[in-house]
Amino acid sequence: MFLASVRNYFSLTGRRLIARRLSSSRIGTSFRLFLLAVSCHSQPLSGTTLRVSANNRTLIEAHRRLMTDSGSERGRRYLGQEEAREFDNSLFNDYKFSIDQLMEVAGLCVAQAVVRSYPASEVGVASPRVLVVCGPGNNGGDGLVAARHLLFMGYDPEIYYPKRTPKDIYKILVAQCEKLNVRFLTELPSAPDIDRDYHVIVDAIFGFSFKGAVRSPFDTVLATLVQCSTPIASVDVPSGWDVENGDPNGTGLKPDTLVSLTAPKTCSQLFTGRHHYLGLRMVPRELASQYKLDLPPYPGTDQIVRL
Ligand SMILES: NC(=O)C1=CN([C@@H]2O[C@H](COP(=O)(O)OP(=O)(O)OC[C@H]3O[C@@H](n4cnc5c(N)ncnc54)[C@H](OP(=O)(O)O)[C@@H]3O)[C@@H](O)[C@H]2O)[C@H](O)CC1
Ligand SMILES: [K+]
Repeated sequence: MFLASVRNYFSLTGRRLIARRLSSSRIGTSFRLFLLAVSCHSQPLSGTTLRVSANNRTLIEAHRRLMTDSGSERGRRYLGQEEAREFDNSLFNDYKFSIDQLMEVAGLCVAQAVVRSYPASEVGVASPRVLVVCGPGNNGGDGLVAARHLLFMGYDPEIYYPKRTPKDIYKILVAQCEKLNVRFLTELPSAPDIDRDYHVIVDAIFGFSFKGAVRSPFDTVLATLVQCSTPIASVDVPSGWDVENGDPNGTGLKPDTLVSLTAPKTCSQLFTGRHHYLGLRMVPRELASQYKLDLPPYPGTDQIVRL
């Protein structure tokens, strides 16, 4: 009876409206997942997924299947972990972009998104203070570039980069920041100190290559950051989230802003923060159609577009 009325409701109003209503409603995540799953399937999901009383795991599994089956919500296509890697490789190998080029634009997009989400006029200070937390891979590299651009945009970035990968590309980005007097912290401040001293946190810890349980030293880093009330802007993937299944255990970061790069990753469908942008618009048209990406147009010369 209940399910029949839910399905009738969906057929009457359409998915787009439902998705908008779901994202703005105050219902719990699991119920939202359930409604989303039912709304996107014309055929009933099998077994227990149709029971409102089903537990979170079942709902998340239903949602995962849904996304694997259709790969899309609202007509946009999302990249899973393996696809994101292949896509990346294609940009390097087929289109001959270098990592420096892509990372420079990625970091610029992140800086622009931070300034757009947290303008100095709203923060209430001339130079908002930004804590940029960098991981050991390219997501961390995006963070180093973003810190540099934020400085030139009038913000006051500081960097915490606890595990430095000894590759030239990262060494050069660090040297540039040091030369520009961007401070590198030797320790991550406590959550109350972060909340007191910073206006925004940039989460550049893990991107689309994150896998498994979080290892040291990032387990303690994430444990501190989840306690902060300072808004978090995540680069590409919220750290601690599985690239496809999101944050089923609720231990990952809960960003206020997400900057998806090239194309949104599957988990971004579960993002519930206020600002979602797409950046890195240098995706060749042929590659986009090869991956059946239905990417939104970027306004004018902007590097980011709000999703
Ligand atoms: N084309 C693009 O879209 C571009 C995206 N960019 C950015 O690059 C990242 C992906 O970068 P990648 O270097 O492949 O990977 P990550 O930065 O996500 O992470 C790799 C490191 O993370 C460590 N890792 C992985 N899982 C764990 C874990 N469970 N616990 C602790 N550490 C983990 C991993 O460590 P290993 O010990 O396994 O080596 C790696 O060191 C993408 O998301 C974008 O942000 C490019 O900037 C531009 C092109
Ligand atoms: K991240």
